[in-house]
Amino acid sequence: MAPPTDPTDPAYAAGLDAADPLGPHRDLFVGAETPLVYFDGNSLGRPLRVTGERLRTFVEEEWGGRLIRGWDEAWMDLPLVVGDGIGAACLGAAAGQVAVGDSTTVLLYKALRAAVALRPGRTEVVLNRDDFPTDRYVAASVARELGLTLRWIEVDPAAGVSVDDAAGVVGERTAVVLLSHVAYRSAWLADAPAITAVAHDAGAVVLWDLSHSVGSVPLALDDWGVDLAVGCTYKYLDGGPGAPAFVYAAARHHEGLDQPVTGWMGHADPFAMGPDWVPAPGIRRMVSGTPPIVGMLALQDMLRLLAAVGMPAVRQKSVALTSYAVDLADAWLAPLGVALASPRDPERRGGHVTLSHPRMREVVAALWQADVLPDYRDPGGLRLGLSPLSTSFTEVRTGLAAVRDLLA
Ligand SMILES: Cc1ncc(COP(=O)(O)O)c(C=O)c1O
Ligand SMILES: Nc1c(O)cccc1C(=O)C[C@H](N)C(=O)O
Repeated sequence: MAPPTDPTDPAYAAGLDAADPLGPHRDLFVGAETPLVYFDGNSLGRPLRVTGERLRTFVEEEWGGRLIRGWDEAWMDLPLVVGDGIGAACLGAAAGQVAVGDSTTVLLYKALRAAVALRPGRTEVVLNRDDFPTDRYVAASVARELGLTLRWIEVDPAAGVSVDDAAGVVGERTAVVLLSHVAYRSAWLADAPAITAVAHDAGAVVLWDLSHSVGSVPLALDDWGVDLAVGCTYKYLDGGPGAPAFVYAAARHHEGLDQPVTGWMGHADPFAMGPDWVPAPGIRRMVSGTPPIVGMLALQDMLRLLAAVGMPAVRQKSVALTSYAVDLADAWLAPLGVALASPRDPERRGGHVTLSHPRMREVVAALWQADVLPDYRDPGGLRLGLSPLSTSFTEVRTGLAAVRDLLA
């Protein structure tokens, strides 16, 4: 029998699942066996089953058994060890350039201050009016503190910052270009290497927010010449609610890296308890206080899985999932007045898809009642976050059929 060609046919989704080399990984995640449809992996990823055992062993053996000795034996180095793991598995970053700790918001503040300090005398920070609120709010307070001007790039909310948009505002006064690699609303995938080059040509540095790309889109920060970057670990890295963020700073900047939260854990010799702050060598100076060890446990399981699968395969699955969601939206939802608020070109699209309709707020509320969990983002956007290793094509079809039924 010929394989089904209609994307709305359940057999079509089943065929995609059967042919998917990453399909079996879904069973590694807690909850994969339930009928719940999860479209929020770009906000809070599912836990891996092995993480339960890791947490139990940690309490009984490491925390309970080693007690304070744990700091010397392993925990002091964990922000950099896990940072190297993120760098190798996901960022294209050589060792010694990534540290884990704090929230994304706090690391963004520290990284932005450090970035501005790399360009003394320059007075502007360039950013996107439509970027995630925390980025805009932090930039506004850094601007207030340092007397800088924010230079906004205005974009179509269904798209994002193009290379030309960036080139149009970056200039000789620009200290830092702060942008999201994948836009939280539209999923627009910025051309990071080209925009980084635009910033560098103008003598500025770049600070990328990788929250929606890390673990979903392959990154090559070293090759792209990126200066600084931050990102979340509770989305596609499945680190769990409130898992700490990471910061990347290129080794060439370490010597003069001047971040403002100069805590004892970023000191060259924390237990000397000396009178003044002396920065630790390398990326360690970005650490401020006691590292959140428990918060880094789940993340390590996902990093191991991502390293084994490889980011190119993850991206391939991600593109297949988002493309399938777009096909179903075209077939079922466009006739009901739903518009695609994400790029149609998969080359310019990250790991989620946003579909807009004036009634989406109530539709999303009803979906949650039915155990279909996307999220809602103004204006009128239903956001499908399709975590590549834990989402199936059948799940995408089931969820979008529910959207169709609610709108019809
Ligand atoms: C682009 C982006 N930056 C930052 C954050 C979050 O920062 P925090 O972890 O500090 O809440 C998010 C999501 O919450 C985000 O989507
Ligand atoms: N960090 C979140 C939280 O603490 C509660 C609810 C949602 C979130 C999110 O991650 C939101 C997400 N960054 C977004 O892109 O909308």
